[in-house]
Amino acid sequence: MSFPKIEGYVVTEKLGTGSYSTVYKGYTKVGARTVVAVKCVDKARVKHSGSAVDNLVTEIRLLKTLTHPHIVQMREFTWDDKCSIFCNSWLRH
Ligand SMILES: Nc1ncnc2c1ncn2[C@@H]1O[C@H](COP(=O)(O)OP(=O)(O)OP(=O)(O)O)[C@@H](O)[C@H]1O
Repeated sequence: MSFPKIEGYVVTEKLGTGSYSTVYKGYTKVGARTVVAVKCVDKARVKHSGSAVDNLVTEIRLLKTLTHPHIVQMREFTWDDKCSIFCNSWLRH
């Protein structure tokens, strides 16, 4: 199985899938090798549903501002031709 190449991160395993996304475990290349969950949203799947685009924008907007011990913190948001990528601290077990 091939994992996505994401600048600044090493992706090590698949954690799960959602309606429009695949979530991987990885760690930061530089510094303390912080373990993260990397959520890759498949743009092609999102494009076909108007409400899914709205939900994605809302999710990103909320994750940018939320700080709570029971909600994963978004470290980074990026995108390429195929997908939008959120990098979260890996808090869920
Ligand atoms: N921070 C995380 N730590 C560990 N596992 C995670 C994390 N985020 C997501 N996962 C895993 O990846 C799966 C898919 O994540 P996603 O956030 O897309 O799920 P969802 O919100 O349940 O899906 P949907 O997009 O359909 O609502 C989860 O069910 C979980 O198994």
